[in-house]
Amino acid sequence: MKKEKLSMIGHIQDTPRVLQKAYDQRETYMYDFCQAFATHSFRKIYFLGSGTSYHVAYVIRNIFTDILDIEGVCIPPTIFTYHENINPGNHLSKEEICVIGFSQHGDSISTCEALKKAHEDGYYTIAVSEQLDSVLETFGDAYCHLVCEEEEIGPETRGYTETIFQFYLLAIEIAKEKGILTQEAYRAMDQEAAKLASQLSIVVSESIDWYNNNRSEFLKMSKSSIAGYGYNYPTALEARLKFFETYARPCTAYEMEEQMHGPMRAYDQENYIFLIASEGDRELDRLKELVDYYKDVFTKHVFVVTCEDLPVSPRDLKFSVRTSDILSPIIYIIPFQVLSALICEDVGIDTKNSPIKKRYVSSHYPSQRHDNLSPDTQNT
Ligand SMILES: N[C@@H]1[C@@H](O)[C@H](O)[C@@H](COP(=O)(O)O)O[C@@H]1O
Repeated sequence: MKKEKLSMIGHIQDTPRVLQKAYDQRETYMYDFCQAFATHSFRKIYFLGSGTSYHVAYVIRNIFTDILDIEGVCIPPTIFTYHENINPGNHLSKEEICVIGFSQHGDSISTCEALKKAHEDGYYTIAVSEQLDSVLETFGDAYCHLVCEEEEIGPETRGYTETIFQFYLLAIEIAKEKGILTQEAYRAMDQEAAKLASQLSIVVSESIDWYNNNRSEFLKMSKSSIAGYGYNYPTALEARLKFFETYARPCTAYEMEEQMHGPMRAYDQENYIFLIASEGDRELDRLKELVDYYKDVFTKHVFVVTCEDLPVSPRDLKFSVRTSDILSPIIYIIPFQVLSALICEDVGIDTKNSPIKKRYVSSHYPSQRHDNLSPDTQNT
């Protein structure tokens, strides 16, 4: 008998376990990646991935740029392959440029083609995947294994969160080795990660409570938008992807200020607006102003998600725990993953199975797992 797949909410509830595992078992994945940085003086790093892995790459680009003081670039892999001027003016040597490809399954065509090109052009490449012996791995000068464990269903959640956590640990380790972080600063950042891993289950259960408290209102939602800023702009992008990938109702994502530039004609009382109120001086003040404005002019359905000290309404989610701004994407994605999972359960959308029947054109190389092996599937 076929084993029952873990549900989407099951993966989200299982995330704290794999974070703890990433923290406890770092020696299983750290060595090769840290060696690559110990033996090279990278000055520019490309972070590439598609779908959820694009947003993973975006968050990790921000973490590496801040902690390691390097130039970081995150663009879609296919732009990298066909359009990017990787080294304008040849100011850097090839050894100073590193290209990292993230793909949980290791077989997204876009990411594999980009890493292949980087490899053939002589840049240093690192492949990152959960699946071992993947196509992606063949194009990496180095390899880093993700310890998120294989996700059993299409919409990726546990792997998104774990990858960000794992690469934060890698960034602080490299920064310590290179003398960018003092021992003391390293210990503080490491402790922040340990605290987050131990408290993430609180974030999951508070997100579930938030969903249940607003359930009847959420069930009337036909269109929505999600906005964030700073470290949580990619969180808004990933939240949109997850929500659209599952619930399938129109959803947009914006950098918070960008949301004031264009979509207003499309907004009315039917719109649900989600705002991620993460750490930020002027941005947080601006958010408070926008919440009042949106409620006054467009819709009562405004939901704020925050760890910050700001006045909240019954529609909002205020976490009882918090973390550093740099680690906060790990917290702020959870309510949107939970919303996607539970609203689908409530309206009868099966997130365990893909609605796509014809797979003769696919974003992944053919495999049993992606069910895109045979051209016959075009007739099913
Ligand atoms: N629908 C899925 C996405 O959820 C996933 O993020 C993407 C990348 O997958 P991978 O991380 O394996 O490269 O593939 C598909 O498009």
